[in-house]
Amino acid sequence: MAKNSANGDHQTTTKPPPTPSPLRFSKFFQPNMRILVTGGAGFIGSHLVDKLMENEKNEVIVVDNFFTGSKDNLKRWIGHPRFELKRHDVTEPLLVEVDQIYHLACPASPIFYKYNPVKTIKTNVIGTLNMLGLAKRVGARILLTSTSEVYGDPLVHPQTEEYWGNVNPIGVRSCYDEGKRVAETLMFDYHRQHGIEIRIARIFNTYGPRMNIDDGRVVSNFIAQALRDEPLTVQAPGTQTRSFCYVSDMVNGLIRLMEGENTGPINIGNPGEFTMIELAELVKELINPKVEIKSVENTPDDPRQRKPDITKAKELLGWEPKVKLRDGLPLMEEDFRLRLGVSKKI
Ligand SMILES: NC(=O)c1ccc[n+]([C@@H]2O[C@H](COP(=O)([O-])OP(=O)(O)OC[C@H]3O[C@@H](n4cnc5c(N)ncnc54)[C@H](O)[C@@H]3O)[C@@H](O)[C@H]2O)c1
Ligand SMILES: O=c1ccn([C@@H]2O[C@H](COP(=O)(O)OP(=O)(O)O[C@H]3OC[C@@H](O)[C@H](O)[C@H]3O)[C@@H](O)[C@H]2O)c(=O)[nH]1
Repeated sequence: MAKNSANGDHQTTTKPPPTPSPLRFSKFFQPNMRILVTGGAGFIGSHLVDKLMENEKNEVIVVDNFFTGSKDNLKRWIGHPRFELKRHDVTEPLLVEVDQIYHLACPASPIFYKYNPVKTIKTNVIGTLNMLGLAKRVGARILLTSTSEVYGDPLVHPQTEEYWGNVNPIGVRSCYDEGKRVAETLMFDYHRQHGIEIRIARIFNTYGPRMNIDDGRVVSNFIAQALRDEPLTVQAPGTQTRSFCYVSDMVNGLIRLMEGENTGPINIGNPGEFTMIELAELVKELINPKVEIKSVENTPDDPRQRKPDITKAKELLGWEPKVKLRDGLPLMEEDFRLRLGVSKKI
């Protein structure tokens, strides 16, 4: 029985998990682990697929509607005997036989999740309901990639998993912030009511190669601007903080959570906290010392501070991030240079 994080024992379940298909108990035919990754054509998802495919006992199925993801992120696996890519929108039911579900399908960039807020909340609510229904039918363990946005504009800093958050229920970010909170609620309700094996990761800002170049997130924006000799656009006040986790650390954390015995929620992120001005200055120093930095307007409900308390990840998962921002940014710069066709000035 999965142990829950220390949010009180009201989260435990007395129900045994649903039994998986009899095939799993066959003595002779040891099938591979069949893993579904929803949103696997995206930034984090495609790196997760890379890592899962390293294990020859894994078969990976990716479903994605390509709203923000791209087949290009998975081109190395298309045609591989242990890999399958299916165009599917998780707001529609999905019939596949799997043993684990990594449920990542949801646009992550604020520009994209605010583009069609109704679709975003449908993806988070109906999409998660569909994936939980699938997990119940086939007896799969399911991991939800939730977010630090469930803490909203936090009044507790750094954020621990016990903090209930400070979220606007009717703002322009609510489709995502509240959508993810409902997704977490559904995960725990299925766990308590049906015994589903759940895992919840609260992901903090993650960066690295394969981020969409113009997806509007701060790290991708600053690097693309520095490479294009455009001013770095620091959104006011510029003193707001974020903590940035490199994608390989994130993927290792997600797999440890899935393979471990703890339901979560568990913060997965890098506690290294920076203001947006400090981030701009670091990008300027590392990538283009001549680039300007300018202040621009921000959007409503932008959280003023964010930093994960990762005590649980360390103690329960034996995980902590390894890649510092100063070391991760050049790896992302290299990827952006290749994709933008901008060579390094010698
Ligand atoms: N990157 C971050 O900093 C961050 C932080 C917190 C949480 N997360 C979460 O991690 C997950 C992955 O984020 P990412 O940064 O890789 O974003 P991303 O936008 O690159 O990936 C999301 C993927 O989901 C797909 N998708 C979106 N809606 C879908 C739908 N209805 N049906 C099927 N596929 C759909 C997209 O096409 C894309 O491939 C998301 O759930 C996001 O909320 C990311
Ligand atoms: O060009 C920019 C873009 C953004 N910013 C600022 O940088 C900060 C981070 O903004 P981003 O859009 O990168 O990301 P956010 O922190 O808002 O959301 C991010 O973390 C939470 C996740 O769930 C989201 O999926 C992820 O995108 C904000 O304060 C924003 O105002 C800039 O200063 N300049």
